[in-house]
Amino acid sequence: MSLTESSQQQPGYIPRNAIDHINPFFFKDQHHHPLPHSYSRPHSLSHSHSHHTHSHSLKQQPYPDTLTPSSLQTPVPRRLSVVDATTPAPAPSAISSYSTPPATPPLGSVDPIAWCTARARIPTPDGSEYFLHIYENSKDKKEHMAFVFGDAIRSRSLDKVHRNETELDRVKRGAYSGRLRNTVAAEDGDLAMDGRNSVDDYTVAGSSSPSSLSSPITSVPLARIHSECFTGEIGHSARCDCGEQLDEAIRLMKAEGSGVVVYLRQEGRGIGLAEKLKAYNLQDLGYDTVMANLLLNHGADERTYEMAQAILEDLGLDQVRLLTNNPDKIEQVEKDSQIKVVERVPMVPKSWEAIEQGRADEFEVKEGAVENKIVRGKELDKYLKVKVERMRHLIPIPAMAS
Ligand SMILES: Nc1nc2c(ncn2[C@@H]2O[C@H](COP(=O)(O)OP(=O)(O)OP(=O)(O)O)[C@@H](O)[C@H]2O)c(=O)[nH]1
Repeated sequence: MSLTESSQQQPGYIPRNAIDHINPFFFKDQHHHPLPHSYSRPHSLSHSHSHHTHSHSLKQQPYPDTLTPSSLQTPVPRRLSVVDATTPAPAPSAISSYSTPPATPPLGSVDPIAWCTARARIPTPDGSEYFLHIYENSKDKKEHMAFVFGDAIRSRSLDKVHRNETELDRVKRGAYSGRLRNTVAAEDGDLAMDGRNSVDDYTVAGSSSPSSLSSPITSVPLARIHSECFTGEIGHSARCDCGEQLDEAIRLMKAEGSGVVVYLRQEGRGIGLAEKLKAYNLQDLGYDTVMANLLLNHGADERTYEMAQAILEDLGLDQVRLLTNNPDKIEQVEKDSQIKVVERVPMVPKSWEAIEQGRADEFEVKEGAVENKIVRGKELDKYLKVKVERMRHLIPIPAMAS
């Protein structure tokens, strides 16, 4: 049985990008919905799975009053960023190798590639360290990232030697293995920037065989594909456990001495921070996370994972142990790719884990408080329950939280 099969038939499950199933303003088939008989739905209002017709048709057609529950606001038109059927699909990229940084990124490529532009060591307070990798890509202008733990996992595109670059150029990009030594002359403050004083301490990618810089990957590494959440990671929000999850993934990878967090800039399940804040206002009115997205004319989850595929491929990982509760993420990462999720490693919310283990009373984080990114509270419980009940997330709901 696949890792995701067990959750397919869950009652109340909402498919990703679902709009038809819940949103009272979109009807796939009028015979199955309570449309008033007097209202003959114009073709332009009918919903198609392709999402192609919304942006224009909705602007032109006012909603009949009978379709608008008095408690809801008039929905805004679907964002124009949604692909329009009249726009020709971009031609496939001519670039065949992801390890060749193109001079001008072919934005909009259907099969995106990603290449690492810089990497640097990030020491952490407990004395461990990881290498942060910054990626550019052929699909968007966002800086997606990878936190890489251990020396065995290397970026092929980073290690590739660029034409006319010097050893120092490669050191600046982070295309070395080992550790850089401080070569600044202490007495006069001059930078010894030619690298000659420090060749004993690192090896620069200088051959056409960058894999020679890394030790072989001996076991299937942990991977976390994490979507940006400003509020949960930076803003101390107790509405979600995103910060806690990021910390836990990093903790586990430090403990194993190996792993990758692919950090995707798809805030708010892909709808962006401003739209997520609007969704929070709707949640404060009582709508759940899925319904709030739908009422803003977004999909329940607008994230995509081709960028994660491209980054994992660049890092030479075709097998991972994925830290997730989300079966959709597993399906999307494996889809049309060589990448295989050989194991799903659950991410049990700390507060729910404490309840399950009978430690809830010892769990000293105050209601709604965040401490070391451990979150607890009614708002979090509600958010997590919706993920389980409507988005197929594979975590048991503890009795106390139900
Ligand atoms: N639209 C919306 N996005 C949210 C909300 N809460 C968190 N997010 C975003 O959801 C993303 C994290 O997704 P989650 O559903 O928590 O987790 P997941 O990545 O699908 O699944 P796991 O791998 O199990 O963590 C981040 O981009 C957050 O910004 C919310 O209430 N509304």
